[in-house]
Amino acid sequence: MIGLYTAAEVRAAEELLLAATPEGTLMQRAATGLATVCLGLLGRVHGTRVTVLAGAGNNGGDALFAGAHLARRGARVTAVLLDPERAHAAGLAALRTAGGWVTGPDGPTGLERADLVLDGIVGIGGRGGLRPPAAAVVERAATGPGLMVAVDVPSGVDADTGAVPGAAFPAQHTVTFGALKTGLVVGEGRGYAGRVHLVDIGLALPPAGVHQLTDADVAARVRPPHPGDDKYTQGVVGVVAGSSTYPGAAVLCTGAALRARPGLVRYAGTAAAGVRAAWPETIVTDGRPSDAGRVQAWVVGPGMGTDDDARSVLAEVLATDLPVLVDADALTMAAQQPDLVRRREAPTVLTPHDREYARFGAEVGEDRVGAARRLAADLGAVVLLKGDATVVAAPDGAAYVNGTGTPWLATAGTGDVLSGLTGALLATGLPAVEAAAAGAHVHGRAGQLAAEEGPLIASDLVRCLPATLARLRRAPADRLGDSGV
Ligand SMILES: NC(=O)C1=CN([C@@H]2O[C@H](COP(=O)(O)OP(=O)(O)OC[C@H]3O[C@@H](n4cnc5c(N)ncnc54)[C@H](OP(=O)(O)O)[C@@H]3O)[C@@H](O)[C@H]2O)[C@@H](O)CC1
Ligand SMILES: Nc1ncnc2c1ncn2[C@@H]1O[C@H](COP(=O)(O)OP(=O)(O)O)[C@@H](O)[C@H]1O
Ligand SMILES: [K+]
Repeated sequence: MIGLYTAAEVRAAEELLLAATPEGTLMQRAATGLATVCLGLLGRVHGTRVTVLAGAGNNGGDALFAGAHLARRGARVTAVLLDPERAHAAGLAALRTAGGWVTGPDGPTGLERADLVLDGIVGIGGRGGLRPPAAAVVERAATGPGLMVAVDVPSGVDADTGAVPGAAFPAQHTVTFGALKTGLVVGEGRGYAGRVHLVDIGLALPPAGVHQLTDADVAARVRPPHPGDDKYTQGVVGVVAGSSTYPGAAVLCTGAALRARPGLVRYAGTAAAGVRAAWPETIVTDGRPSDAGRVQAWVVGPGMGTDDDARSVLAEVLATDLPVLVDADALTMAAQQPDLVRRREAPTVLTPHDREYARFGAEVGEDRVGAARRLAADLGAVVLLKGDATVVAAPDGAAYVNGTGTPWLATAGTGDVLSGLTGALLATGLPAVEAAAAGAHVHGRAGQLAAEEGPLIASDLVRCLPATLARLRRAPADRLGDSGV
């Protein structure tokens, strides 16, 4: 698992190390790592043009020292100081000694001809939206030809939450120091960070409160059957979804459960005929969940409607002592009766997108991990908050940010696939928060695989699930998520 950290956690770890190392050591490690990544990105260095945007803090210091490294290798480096009086003195001296030029935002910045732009305006010390002079220079950099490389955090992105309250540096690469900051992989920040490179500066970090799963983590949780398994021991999933008028959600959800875990899937609901026709492997009833037979976990909600019958079916499922995944229409109904969820003792997983989340009484806002944690704590349930980087949070605050996926997943029915898939993982006995995080990861990978063949539809995801799981099991242990990390 990859740990994701806040600025305060990084600073605390830095303080310990700063006290134990000669002055400037950490910044030298950071700047050397940064320059090494830049050298790799540039390929040929001699004669290339580099513009360093330097703010007045240590982030600017990192960028100036890295600029000095590049200048010593023959790059033509111009440092643009946003606050010349307060620029990092040692970094500036190093840059000058290495032959770099120095100017202000209104001087000859070289941005219009740069091969590479280093953003050292502000790092984990940033507060609020970028101030106007910084925003203006970022805008000019973005319209120029240079490769955009952010130092530690793209300026204007909140390192903790990924919030972008104003202008921000749209990086193609972010070179971050000591630990991955959560804001680089979640919310709007994810879109500004580009590919993330982690430079080890020797920090001893505490256990992280937020994680990202790797392929290997997920493969370890989604095990193939053992020789002693039978169809019941792999986990039996119950699906309550769809309706006679709208069987599609039921077919997708049931198909995903089947393809994720070929043990046994039971279906209960008024789309029984459609499900039977699409998936003859399913044991189907058009009666109530209690007529379906024993299951180890329920998925309830996609396309089931919100009428009185649906309400009573939801209440019946939530009254069981089994893990339940609540999605779509069932979320709408649960938001009106949250105590149905609160009073459960068995695990519950809620899978809202932003509009469904808002039905529980508050908007998601810019801090997606915080939002998922708040609802999870309020309801005593695992919350899987869907988005381009899906967030999963448990009532105790444990959280995951998903690193896989593709915008091609923004198409009708993919959520139904996610709920069937995740319900199947829940039925295998995985802790609910891990089932949810693993479900989001597999769903994203299936989307990526399906998208290789062009625009995907939700049925393609179902079709791709077996190959996705097979690929995950083959993945090398250190293959990371696709947030570029
Ligand atoms: N500690 C270490 O050993 C190591 C730290 N390292 C590096 O230090 C970085 C943290 O450095 P830091 O603490 O100096 O803060 P930093 O990110 O430079 O920001 C402060 C400056 O930004 C300004 N500013 C703030 N908000 C702004 C806004 N919205 N818009 C515009 N400007 C804004 C603020 O202005 P002020 O409020 O002072 O007027 C001040 O000038 C960290 O990210 C990493 O790169 C590495 O070298 C590893 C070792
Ligand atoms: N821009 C995006 N990038 C990546 N994944 C996305 C994006 N938009 C949506 N998704 C994913 O697609 C799925 C959509 O689910 P949902 O909104 O419930 O759709 P539906 O109700 O049509 O099934 C979620 O898993 C979500 O994380
Ligand atoms: K920066």
